[in-house]
Amino acid sequence: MATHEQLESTSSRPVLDPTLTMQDESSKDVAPSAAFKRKSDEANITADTIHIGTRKSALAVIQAEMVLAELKKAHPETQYEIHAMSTMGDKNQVTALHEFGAKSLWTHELEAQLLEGKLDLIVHCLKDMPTQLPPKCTIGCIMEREDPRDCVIMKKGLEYKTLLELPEGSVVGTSSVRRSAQVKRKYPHLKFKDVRGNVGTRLNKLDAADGEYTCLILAAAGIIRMNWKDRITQYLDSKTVGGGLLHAVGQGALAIEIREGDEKTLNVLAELINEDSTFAGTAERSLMRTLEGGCSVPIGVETTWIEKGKLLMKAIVVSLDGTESVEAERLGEVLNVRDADEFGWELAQDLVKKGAAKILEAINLNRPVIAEGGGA
Ligand SMILES: NCc1[nH]cc(CCC(=O)O)c1CC(=O)O
Repeated sequence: MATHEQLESTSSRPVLDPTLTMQDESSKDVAPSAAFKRKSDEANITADTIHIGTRKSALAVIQAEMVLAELKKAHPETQYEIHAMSTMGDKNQVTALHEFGAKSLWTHELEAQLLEGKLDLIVHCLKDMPTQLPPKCTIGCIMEREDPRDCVIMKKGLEYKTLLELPEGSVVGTSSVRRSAQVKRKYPHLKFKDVRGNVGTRLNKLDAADGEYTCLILAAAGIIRMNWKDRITQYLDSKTVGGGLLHAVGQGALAIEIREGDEKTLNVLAELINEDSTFAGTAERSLMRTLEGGCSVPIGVETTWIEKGKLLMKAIVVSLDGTESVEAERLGEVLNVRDADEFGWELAQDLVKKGAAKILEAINLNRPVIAEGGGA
């Protein structure tokens, strides 16, 4: 159970039926005009203060500050204020994420303030956003993507760099079934152990003298934004030898959530929109939404722009123990958000035809499942 929508209804929704047409609501994930705003649309921006909401973790605050700096560059006449809030998820780090189930616990309080008008926008990692946003909320902007790959960080003092070098029984820290299930397939000699908390907390747990982890697998984007890039010892994408791990949907991209129909804020965001990231992010989210993956199913993706407007997307669905998997890829023209939505949906259908439904159904029957882990 991952999204608001899923919580309300959908256990019996026949989304895995390949004969179904694309769901209508999927096309409004990103505000329709968001990808097409141009500078000339800025005419009615006033000098009011823009209130920026974020979670309170160090990474979340850095990300909000990055957004503020970009906004200031685009609109120096406007005032900006960052409001950092502890969310339910932050306050309850002890309870396993899958006991809460809902990914929304990282965003719910912030969204309430957005809808009340106390905030004008919320800065998120796209990866942490449910594929169905609450009513009246929408994505106003997806920014240029940071490195979307997963990476390995070794415990301080160890001389290993890659997973292949690790001795039998070494312990990989990750709370993501997407990561553990994919890595298990390639490296059956490794052990996996949950690791919780913000990125900084996880690194401290890794380096602790009495620590139990040999290495961690994390998103490179968060590590780079925290200025810890020199701790990365291996990248785990499909193009790197020894990698072979497809990343999470939306990984590496920042997204800005706004109130639906808030043209003023949408205009302020115009310069921050990155078209390639928006289309790739939309396609990835459409795939995930079609498979009803939420954050609780091991779905990996990798999108590459072969040339402008030509997208290659690989995707994998893995069983929780890593023993079964279905892979598919698609190359096609993506020139707008609508194309992107359809592209993701089509690739999801390919996965279903190859047997992904069986893996997903087995996972759904055995809920609750461990979430990707919303604690950036
Ligand atoms: N799971 C939490 C989370 N959400 C976003 C990021 C990284 C930054 C990003 O993807 O933009 C992380 C940390 C991680 O997975 O290592």
